[in-house]
Amino acid sequence: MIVILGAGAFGTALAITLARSHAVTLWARDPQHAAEMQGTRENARRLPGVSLPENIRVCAEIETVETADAVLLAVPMQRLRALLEEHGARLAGPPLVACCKGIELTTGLGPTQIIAQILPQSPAAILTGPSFAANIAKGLPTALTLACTDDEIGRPLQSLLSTGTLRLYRTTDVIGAELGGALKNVMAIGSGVVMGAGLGESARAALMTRGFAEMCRMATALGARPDTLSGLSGFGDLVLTCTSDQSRNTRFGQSLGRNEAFDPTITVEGAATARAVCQRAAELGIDMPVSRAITALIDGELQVDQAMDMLLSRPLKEE
Ligand SMILES: NC(=O)C1=CN([C@@H]2O[C@H](COP(=O)(O)OP(=O)(O)OC[C@H]3O[C@@H](n4cnc5c(N)ncnc54)[C@H](OP(=O)(O)O)[C@@H]3O)[C@@H](O)[C@H]2O)C=CC1
Ligand SMILES: O=C(CO)COP(=O)(O)O
Repeated sequence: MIVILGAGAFGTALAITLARSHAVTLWARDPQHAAEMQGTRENARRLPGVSLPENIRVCAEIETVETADAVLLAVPMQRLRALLEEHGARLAGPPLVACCKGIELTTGLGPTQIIAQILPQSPAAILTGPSFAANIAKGLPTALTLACTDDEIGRPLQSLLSTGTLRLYRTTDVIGAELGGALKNVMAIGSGVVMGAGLGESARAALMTRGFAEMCRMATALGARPDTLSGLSGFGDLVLTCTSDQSRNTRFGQSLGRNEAFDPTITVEGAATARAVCQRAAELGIDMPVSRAITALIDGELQVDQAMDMLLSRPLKEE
């Protein structure tokens, strides 16, 4: 049995694909939302148009999860700590698999580090990589990375969470997998700004490439393996998120580039993570000019033309 905490787009999509071979419990924090989904067999609020198979049980109470094979944590990054602090006592036992992408703004920590702080006895892993919830829910082919420092735990989790259409690759490089997923969202906002402001596809390719260099610089400084950044959780997710209008980070960036408002209820992980990245980079003494420019745009400290001037007037150097 698999328990999924968080009935957003991603939690629901994972529930749908995993329900092909497992009993799944999907937990929503709002009892009315849970009752709606249980009754209509659809998550009309977060993932409309896809039916929930009968073997997904939707609930608003976290009962004991001792018998679960794994608990998936599918809430936005900045909400993970609150979720674990509120419900941690009921989660002890099975492996906890973070399904969120980002860096916590208040601490600079990634999802598995937060799990380790709050529930140090629970094995922790992260599921990340290029995937849109709607694609997974429709059963379209998708490949993700399952990262767990303890391969004895990672191996069975890889089998447990792979389905006929969802293929998981495994790594022990949790830092690399987490940082790839976190940092690519910052670059996706930048890519959206470039396209929204009409700067062209060549500029987007430049931003993605120089952004990828920054991703690698920060991640390797923090102990990641370079090949992890070149894989699904880094390069793969960067490409998907920066080039698709399905991405909420990209759409947020497009609005920024056009000077338009963006619906604040939509999850945009890259916004808080951009600030966290700049703080962390400053502490570590790492040069991250693309991330700095994107953060200044998000915070309204720079306009697009000023950000471009800042990036283009930097001293010329070797690639
Ligand atoms: N959507 C996608 O395509 C993908 C998303 N991800 C990652 O998955 C994570 C979740 O995103 P996604 O599902 O899309 O987000 P959504 O905005 O669709 O949903 C977020 C969910 O989290 C719930 N939630 C928010 N705060 C809390 C809290 N404190 N306690 C419990 N539940 C809470 C929300 O509940 P409520 O509805 O009541 O507000 C909602 O169900 C993100 O880190 C994202 O980067 C990864 C890959 C693909
Ligand atoms: O993480 C994702 C794709 O891999 C989803 O991207 P958005 O959060 O930008 O929609």
